[in-house]
Amino acid sequence: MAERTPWSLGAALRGMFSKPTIDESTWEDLEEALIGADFGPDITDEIVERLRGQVDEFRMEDPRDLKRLLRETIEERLDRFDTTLKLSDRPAVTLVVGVNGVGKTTTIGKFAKFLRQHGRSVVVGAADTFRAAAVDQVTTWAARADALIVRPQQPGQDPASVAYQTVDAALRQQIEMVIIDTAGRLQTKGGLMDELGKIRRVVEKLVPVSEVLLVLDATTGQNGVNQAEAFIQHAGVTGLVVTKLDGSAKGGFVLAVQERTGLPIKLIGQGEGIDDLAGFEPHVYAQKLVG
Ligand SMILES: Nc1nc2c(ncn2[C@@H]2O[C@H](COP(=O)(O)OP(=O)(O)OP(=O)(O)O)[C@@H](O)[C@H]2O)c(=O)[nH]1
Repeated sequence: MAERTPWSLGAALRGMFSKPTIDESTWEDLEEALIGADFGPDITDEIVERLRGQVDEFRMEDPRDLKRLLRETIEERLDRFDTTLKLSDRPAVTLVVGVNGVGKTTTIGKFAKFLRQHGRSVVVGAADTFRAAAVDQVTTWAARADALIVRPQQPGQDPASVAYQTVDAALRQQIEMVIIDTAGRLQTKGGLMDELGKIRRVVEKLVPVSEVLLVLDATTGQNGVNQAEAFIQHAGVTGLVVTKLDGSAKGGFVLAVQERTGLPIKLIGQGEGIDDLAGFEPHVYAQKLVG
């Protein structure tokens, strides 16, 4: 897995753990590694301060003990959020939202496959009717995932009506999971949020919406969160999907984004392939991050 985890702190921490004992430079190295990994200044300060306190209190000298403490601290902070997907409704409707290019369509394909592999029937609604190419892309991904697709009946059809038809098809055919693609354009924030609000209202005439997943690109790190602020404030987001971790050295982004938004990470994307999606497990993540 090493080649799949460029976000691991392994390389950044190597110097620090090669020294026989903890000294002042250890703290500088740790701070630099955490900032470099996009934990952000506040979390970095808090972690360094806490670990310093523990090292003093327990008179630790071995950097390997510090590594263990670092892993435990990160895991404990990641664990404060409930990262499980809530998909017990039938059908369980998931709206996928986010700005352009973050990996929404790819995530929908991977998520559909993930659910299919767990034996669930899946229908995808191509409600990003703004771009014809978007409908074709999501259709291709649905086919790869062995999921059904509901496409607009004419170009530019109201996204809410596509969403409605998708949920209606799921009810009639007893399909367990509905995943709805939405447009990511941000030119008119008000318009976008109105559109998402309408999709939700229309779907909820039939069944509740189980999850609203906001997709964020790890390579843009915390800057990307600013772009997504409108979704966080207005779209009723229930969880985050962090994509492109495979191309990112910003493993700390995952903790920073959970704490900054107050929203749990529910899935992580680590590649362009259909199987490159995983549920988010704090213990596993902290282990891979710190080593
Ligand atoms: N390396 C890597 N690339 C990814 C991942 N997820 C998506 N991508 C790539 O990111 C690019 C954009 O992905 P899309 O799924 O089209 O993004 P989108 O948000 O649907 O984009 P729009 O439809 O334009 O809004 C594509 O080249 C994907 O292959 C990932 O986890 N890792």
